[in-house]
Amino acid sequence: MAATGGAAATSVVVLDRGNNTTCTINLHGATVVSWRVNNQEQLFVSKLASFDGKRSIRGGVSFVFPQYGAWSFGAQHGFARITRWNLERPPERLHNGDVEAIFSLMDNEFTRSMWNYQFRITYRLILREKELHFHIGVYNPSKELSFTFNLLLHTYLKVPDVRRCQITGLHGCTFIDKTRDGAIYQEGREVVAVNEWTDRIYQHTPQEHIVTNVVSGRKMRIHKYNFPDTVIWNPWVDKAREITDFGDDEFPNMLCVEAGHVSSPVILLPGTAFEASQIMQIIIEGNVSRKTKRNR
Ligand SMILES: O=P(O)(O)OC[C@H]1O[C@H](O)[C@H](O)[C@@H](O)[C@@H]1O
Repeated sequence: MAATGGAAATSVVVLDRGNNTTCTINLHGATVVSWRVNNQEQLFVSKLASFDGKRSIRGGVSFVFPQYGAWSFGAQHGFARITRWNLERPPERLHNGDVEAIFSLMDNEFTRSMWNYQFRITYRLILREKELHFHIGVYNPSKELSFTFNLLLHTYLKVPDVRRCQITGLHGCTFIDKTRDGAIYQEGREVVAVNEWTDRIYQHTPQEHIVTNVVSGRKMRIHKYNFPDTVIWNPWVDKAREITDFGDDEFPNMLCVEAGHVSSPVILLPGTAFEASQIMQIIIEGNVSRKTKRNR
């Protein structure tokens, strides 16, 4: 069930649930580079993405830690997405048919060169029939030192046309607009559509968002726990041109909806842990209507 490549830079782990339902994780950044449900890819990865084991992989779900955004001590969005993770527990089939694997990252010379703290992260992924679960634990093993951090699951949804997607759950939320020098506004729209360069940190968002018109015109439910913020990002025409590992024509086919703890830091006291999770679920409306018909 687990496949690991030869070269360090290309090691991948595959969770295989049968029925062409798989999830592929590249140990470089523990980046989820593919989630296929009945052979249908749900995540966007750029055709120009680099898999050289150095820079971050453009697409899928990348793990942003301990910094979101520009960082004076290291690379943008921190080191977790450019560090090789350990496969803590290889893929294992659970009694209900789901498949689980656990990844981990601890401080090492590389991480301490930028951020001199001890830490341990466990990242548990569970592949269900129509769902992908992400469970994160960050532990501070120090006896004296606290640390602060940001955490974000940088999730690129694959979509046929971003202009046709709508995102629920943002109405009334304040947001930091990174396209307008960080000005703060309040969202007045019932559902949010993306029709231009968009880079917003929505704050205190509810636990659930529904995104419409993802692959096959379906809806995707994103359920999050302990992630108070939701970042919505699409580079659109001009910014897409500036990103070297992103095709100029790819922006209509992706939408980033990113659950995170970014507009305020997490403060982790010695000997304590922080937990957060995300569940992505494909909503099959046919099932609902079949049930409704039966009940009539
Ligand atoms: O190019 P990257 O470092 O992967 O960042 C891609 C994007 O990530 C997030 O969505 C940020 O809000 C954006 O400001 C940033 O441009």
